[in-house]
Amino acid sequence: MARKIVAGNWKMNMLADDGQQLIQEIVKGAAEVDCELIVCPAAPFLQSFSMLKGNVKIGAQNVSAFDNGAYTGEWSAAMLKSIAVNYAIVGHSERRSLFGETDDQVNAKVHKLLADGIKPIVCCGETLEQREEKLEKEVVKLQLVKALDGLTEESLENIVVAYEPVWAIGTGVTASAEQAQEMHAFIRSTLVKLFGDRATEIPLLYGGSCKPANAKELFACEDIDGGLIGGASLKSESFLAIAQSF
Ligand SMILES: O=C[C@H](O)COP(=O)(O)O
Repeated sequence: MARKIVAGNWKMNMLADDGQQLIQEIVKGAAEVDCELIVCPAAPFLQSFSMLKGNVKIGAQNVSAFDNGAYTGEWSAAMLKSIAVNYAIVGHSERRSLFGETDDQVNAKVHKLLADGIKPIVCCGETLEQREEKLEKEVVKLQLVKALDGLTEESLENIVVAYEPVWAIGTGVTASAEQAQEMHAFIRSTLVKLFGDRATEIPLLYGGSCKPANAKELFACEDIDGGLIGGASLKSESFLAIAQSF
């Protein structure tokens, strides 16, 4: 069985003081929750947060596909490792649509992270147009096959997958529990076909307008192991309430 996780993706929000206060509130509240908590602040705050984190894990929102050298504005998996970052999000739909991140780059990032002992949170999800054309499963399967290409069975325990339908991100429109469960079950079976039974231990997170009001119903679904939370992770009350929804 996969472990339960609630991860907060702060995206490009919070300044130093507000962020410090929020992480401290989350660290304090972590004792009351029965799942792993991950906070993914913007890159400038990773190091200071990683010193404050207590039981909370820290994740980056991105990583370079390269090792080191002349890549202005990038940071490597080794750099994240050197400041004790535990996770990194890769393939988020905002990176794909706004910054042109490709499946090949996502795959390269996954391998770099694993080589440095950092756990990738691999995002997948279809657009509204793709869902309307009933292509959601095909799209998500292709994203996963490409993102996870070349992975060994041993590395599976260090992978997290997040299903984030693009039409539900930041829109207030959540996938219904039935829609989310159907896609999570499909993702689970795809991963098992690719990697065998050990893939059942990969945590599958739902992301897209997840909030305290709908987290319980989503997390009660058989194949939903937690959430990747955007907007509702910017307040400790809502983030911790979601984490208490198992
Ligand atoms: O990474 C998080 C997702 O993009 C979900 O964002 P949201 O909760 O604001 O819809």
